[in-house]
Amino acid sequence: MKNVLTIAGSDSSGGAGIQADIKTFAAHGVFGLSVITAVTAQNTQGVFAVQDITPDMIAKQMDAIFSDIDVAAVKIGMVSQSDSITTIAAKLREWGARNIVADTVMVSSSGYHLLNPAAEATLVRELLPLAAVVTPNIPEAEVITGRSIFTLADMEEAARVIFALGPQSVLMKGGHLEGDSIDILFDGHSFVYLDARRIVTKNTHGTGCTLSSAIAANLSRGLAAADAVAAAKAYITGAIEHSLSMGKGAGPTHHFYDLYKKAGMRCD
Ligand SMILES: Nc1ncnc2c1ncn2[C@@H]1O[C@H](COP(=O)(O)OP(=O)(O)O)[C@@H](O)[C@H]1O
Ligand SMILES: Cc1ncc(COP(=O)(O)OP(=O)(O)O)c(N)n1
Repeated sequence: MKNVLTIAGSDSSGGAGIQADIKTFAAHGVFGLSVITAVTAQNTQGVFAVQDITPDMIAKQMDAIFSDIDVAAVKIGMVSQSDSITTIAAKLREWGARNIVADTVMVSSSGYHLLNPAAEATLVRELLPLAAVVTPNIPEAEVITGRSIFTLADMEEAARVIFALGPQSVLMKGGHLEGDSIDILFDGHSFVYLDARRIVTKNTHGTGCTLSSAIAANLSRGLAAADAVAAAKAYITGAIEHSLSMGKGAGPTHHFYDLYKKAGMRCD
C-alpha cells in the first residue's frame, strides 16, 4: 500500500484540514500519515480559534515519519506562520520528498486568515518551487499574482504567472467563479480544462482540501499529473454531489458514499 502524508491543520468539525485529507486518502486506498501544523476550533459556521504547533514540533513529526516510512506523496495544506513554512520546506528538501501537492490555503470561506498575511511571500517562495502541483483558488491566485480574476482568460493568465514561480504544474481552481465549476491545469506548455457542472449546495466545506489530497493520492500511485488531477476532479464532484447537511452552516463533502452503497448501508 502507498503511504501519503498530509502536512496541514486539524479541523475540529472534520470537514476540512487533516480530517478531510485522511478520509480522502482512505477512500483512495492509500495509507494516510499526518503532520499537524495547527489545531483549529471550527465548525460548519466558521473558525473561532487557532493554536499553531511550534516549528520544532513540526520538524520532529516530519523526521519521525520520513526516517522510518516510505512516503509516496505529500499534500501541504494550512500552515499559518513563516517559520513553520520555512521548516517544512527545509525538511521536505532534506528528506527528498516526492510528488508534493501544495494547496495554498490562505483564508477560510468564513473569512478567517488561516495563513498570516505576513507569511504569504514565504509560502510562495518556499513551497511553490517544491510542488508537482499547486492548487490555488481564485482569491489565493489573486493574492499570489496581484491581479483580479473574473474570466477563464484571467485564470489562464494567473496560471502562467504562478507557473513562473517554480511549480511543475498549476491547477487553477474555478469554484469561486459563477457558472460551471471549471478548473484549469497548466504544465508550462498547454492548458487542460476540467469542466464540471456547478452543484447547487451550501455544503462545500473542505472541497479544496479534498481535491488536493485526492491529487496526492493519485500521484502516489504513479499517475501522471494530468491524469491524477482529472481523477481527483471526478472525485471531488461526486463528494460534493453527496455532501452532507450537517450543523447550521456549510456541511462537509462525503467520501464513502460509494462504499456504503456497495455495502448496502444508508449514508444520507
Ligand atoms: N458548487 C460546486 N459544484 C461543483 N464543483 C465545485 C463547486 N464548488 C467548488 N467546486 C470544485 O471544488 C474544487 C475546489 O473548489 P474551490 O472552491 O475553487 O476551492 P477552495 O475550496 O480551495 O476554495 C474545484 O475543483 C471546484 O471546481
Ligand atoms: C484546518 C483547515 N485547513 C484548511 C481549511 C480550508 O478548507 P477549504 O476546503 O480550502 O475551504 P473552506 O472549507 O474554508 O471553504 C480549513 N477550513 N481548515
